Amino acid sequence: MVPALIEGLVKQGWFVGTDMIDAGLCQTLMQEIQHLARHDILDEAGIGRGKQHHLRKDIRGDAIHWLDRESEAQRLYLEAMAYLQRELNQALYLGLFEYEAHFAHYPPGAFYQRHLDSFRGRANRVISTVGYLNPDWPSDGGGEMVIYAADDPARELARIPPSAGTFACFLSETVPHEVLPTRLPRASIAGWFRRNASLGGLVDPAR
Ligand SMILES: O=C(O)CCC(=O)C(=O)O
Ligand SMILES: [Fe+2]
Repeated sequence: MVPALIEGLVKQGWFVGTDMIDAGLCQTLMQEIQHLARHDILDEAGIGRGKQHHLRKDIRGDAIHWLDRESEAQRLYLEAMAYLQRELNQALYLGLFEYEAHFAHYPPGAFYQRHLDSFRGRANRVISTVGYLNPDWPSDGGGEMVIYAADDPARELARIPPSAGTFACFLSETVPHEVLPTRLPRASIAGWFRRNASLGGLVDPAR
């Protein structure tokens, strides 16, 4: 699994695999996000970080909750990501030092317009990850993540249904991607491996 992931990142800047996350773990994480959604504990997602953070439902329509190791399932997911971080650092000398991740819940009709997860020069988010939690996602469910070519953001390279167990990762600074409008409630965990980025005394705010 990990060698294929590393090869995908090196050769094309992205990787997608199905059955990458344990089915029982997916189920437990799905129950957690459903609980958060039902009890209105999720936060509306915005764009920008720090003081520039603001809501833009015309750009993204998900609601989020940052993982904080409050459950065994979250700890297991974060441990798997810590393992991946070590493997990536060993193979690619990326100097990744931190991982941040949030549950994301897209209600029917929600989408996330084409974007990059990190801006060049800010050197904050290096590799993006998305783990999908939705069992039995139907072919007409919508909500696919579309990956576009780095050198031609109009050229579609992959369309990924958000099916439980599927795991995607890509270079945060260069790979444009989008979440198409979903027809059904859609659950995922979006996360980012970060480099230590305090540039010219400017502290890079997490999140
Ligand atoms: O959920 C997905 O498929 C991708 C989400 C995304 O692009 C993001 O949260 O930055
Ligand atoms: Fe993204």
